[in-house]
Amino acid sequence: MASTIGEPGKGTKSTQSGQSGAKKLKKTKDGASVEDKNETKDDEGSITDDIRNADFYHGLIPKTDAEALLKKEGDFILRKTEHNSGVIVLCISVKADAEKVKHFVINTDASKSYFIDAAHKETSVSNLINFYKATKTPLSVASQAKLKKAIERPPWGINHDAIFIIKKLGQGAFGDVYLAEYVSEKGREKVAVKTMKGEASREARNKFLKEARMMRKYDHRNVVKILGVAVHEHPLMIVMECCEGGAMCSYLKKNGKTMPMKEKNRFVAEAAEGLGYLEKQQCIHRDIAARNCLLSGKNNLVKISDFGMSDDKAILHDDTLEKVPVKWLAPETLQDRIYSLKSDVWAFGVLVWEIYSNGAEPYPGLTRLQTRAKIVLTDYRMKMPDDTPAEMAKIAVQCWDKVPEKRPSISAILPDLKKLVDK
Ligand SMILES: Nc1ncnc2c1ncn2[C@@H]1O[C@H](COP(=O)(O)OP(=O)(O)OP(=O)(O)O)[C@@H](O)[C@H]1O
Repeated sequence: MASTIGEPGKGTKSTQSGQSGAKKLKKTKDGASVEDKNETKDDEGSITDDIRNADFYHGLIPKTDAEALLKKEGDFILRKTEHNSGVIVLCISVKADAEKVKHFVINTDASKSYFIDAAHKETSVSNLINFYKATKTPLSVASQAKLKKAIERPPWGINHDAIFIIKKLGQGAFGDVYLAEYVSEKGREKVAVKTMKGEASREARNKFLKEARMMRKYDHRNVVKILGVAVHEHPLMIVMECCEGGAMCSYLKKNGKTMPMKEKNRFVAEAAEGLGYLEKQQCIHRDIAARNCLLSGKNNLVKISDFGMSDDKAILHDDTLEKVPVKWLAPETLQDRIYSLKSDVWAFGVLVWEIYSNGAEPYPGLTRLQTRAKIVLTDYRMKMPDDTPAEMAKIAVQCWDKVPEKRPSISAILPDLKKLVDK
């Protein structure tokens, strides 16, 4: 019997897929490397070069991304996934009919034969796929799924070989972030690479790659652009445009006191341009803050980054007890964990405060718990620094209206912000 994901075939062993022996990430001059020593789940093995280099082999892309690629009946890809047992296995995802995508584990036995249904075994994974494609044999009787067209990796599928690490830039929630060189048909370019540690759970992996999925939808000069993901081996990578100026909050801490007011106004306006664009796309960012605005180019163009928490639902109720950035949260989020475009508007108000406070921590002197209590119970609001332009202070206060619907949209305040910059 063929085994689909979630129902392993009895008495068989699934193919454990792995890296090639060759190290794909070069150690750099200064010794930086993202080589993963904690790879417990993958082994050296069954991914032979014919498969690794095959256009239809998509590595560890999540089910959601796989399903989005399979449009017509018979479209299929080969990918890696985590089996119920926690082992990484190879599987074929195929559009079985107009509605459903089915996922079939490729099993192997002691004599290194590969099979989906024990009735037909082949000596390699590519032979197995060729057999099903050429003979149009269904992968299982129940699904009647047939392999017709192999779907190539999308343009955002990047090979690890094309990434050359230069140095560490920072620390992300899932792993380190590096400056790297990305070599593609277009030439060489400096990029930032967010990595994920190899021992991560399926849930963490999906979360990590969800950020990439969200970022792929956006294209705006004030939003950090994604170039692609590298998911063939560990560490998983999100490759994005590099903002050499680093995080805005660090820049403000260092230069805020001597920065011309005009530049601070520009930071506000550019962040609003990016956020206004996201608002139009119905994207709730959920983590707007100076630490998540990066600076790019010699003019320090502001770009919104870190889509790790973002979502494109109109209103989101999130009950998870994850670390939340309390000092940037709106009252309705603190109280009822409700996120919306309007809770981003609140956070934008806090960002405006950060900009004119030279990157200081919001609600100075208050703990997270005290901040929460003061906002929710006493409607406490921060005072803007004295030298904040009056129009900016007014906008920040509007963003902190207790009632989400009464807060302005970013698009509504954008013209006023731009006028201030042009003054
Ligand atoms: N595109 C980029 N260009 C330059 N530096 C970057 C880029 N992306 C991230 N960094 C650097 O890496 C750091 C960590 O990135 P980021 O905050 O996006 O990671 P994260 O996984 O979302 O972590 P957290 O959720 O804890 O903020 C940033 O503060 C910044 O210094």
